[in-house]
Amino acid sequence: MPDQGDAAGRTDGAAGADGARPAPSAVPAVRVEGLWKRFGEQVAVSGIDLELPAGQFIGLVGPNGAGKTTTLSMVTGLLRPDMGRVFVAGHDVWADPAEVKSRIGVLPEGLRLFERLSGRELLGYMGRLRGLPGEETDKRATQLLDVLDLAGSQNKLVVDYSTGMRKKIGLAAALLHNPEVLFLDEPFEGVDPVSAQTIRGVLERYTASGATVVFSSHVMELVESLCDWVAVMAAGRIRAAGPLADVRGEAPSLQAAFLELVGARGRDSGDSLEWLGGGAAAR
Ligand SMILES: Nc1ncnc2c1ncn2[C@@H]1O[C@H](COP(=O)(O)OP(=O)(O)OP(=O)(O)O)[C@@H](O)[C@H]1O
Repeated sequence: MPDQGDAAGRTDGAAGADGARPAPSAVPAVRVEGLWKRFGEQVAVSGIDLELPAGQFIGLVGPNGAGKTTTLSMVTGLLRPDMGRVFVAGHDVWADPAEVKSRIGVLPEGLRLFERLSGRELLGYMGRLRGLPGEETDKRATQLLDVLDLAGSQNKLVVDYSTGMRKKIGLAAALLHNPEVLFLDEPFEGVDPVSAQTIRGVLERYTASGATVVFSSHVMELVESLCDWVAVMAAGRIRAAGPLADVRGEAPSLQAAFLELVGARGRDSGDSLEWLGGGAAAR
């Protein structure tokens, strides 16, 4: 299949003079066709098709082992699919990886960082890797460190950062080149509420400029409060995908709709944990 066109048409920079959100691009941020991944006997991703619209805050949700990380890894060029194709902003990820990688930012699960660099040095290094002029990198790094409340720790080695600080410096590194699409695997895991609020503010500002955020999470309340668009995965398949209100349907909350979709409603331990209770008599 030919490339689907050029960049996702994001007006680089902020919203228009009237403050309105830029019109989303007609080219989807992500298009996945017949994507498969198997690890030995385990089918992790079972031939999924998915189209994620540009300019939206998109949540990818699913129970443990649903295939979210595997899918995001294949979409971002970190893991080769067994079958299927992925397009990001109209470009084939596996046929044209350099083009795609210049347009995306990724905060992967189990983020590996250059531990012996300070936060500031890490951003300087990422800026050079991304081909940004030194002055521009410095300017952006200063602003990101400031907004993410890392300015006071910018000269500390990354190895000495806490979990939440690592997420934040990883996010800064993923945003430095102002990507069109940002992929975040569990960005709020291990992050305190104050830092979560900070990250949230940065991401909201970023999507308001027409960019796309795709993030995976288990925290339904968070997805419900942040996302315009949701895809629900279970057992390697997409169970539902669409605008948040459509996926929620008649259910009172996204959590309720999710439990219904993944078939987990009312699951309890039955008689199997009869010994559990903390009472001395049961010991
Ligand atoms: N490298 C691997 N080798 C073997 N099996 C794998 C590997 N990576 C993932 N799997 C399996 O593939 C399935 C999907 O895993 P994946 O990590 O994509 O799920 P997930 O939805 O991200 O789960 P979680 O929410 O728990 O992080 C699981 O059954 C997992 O055990």
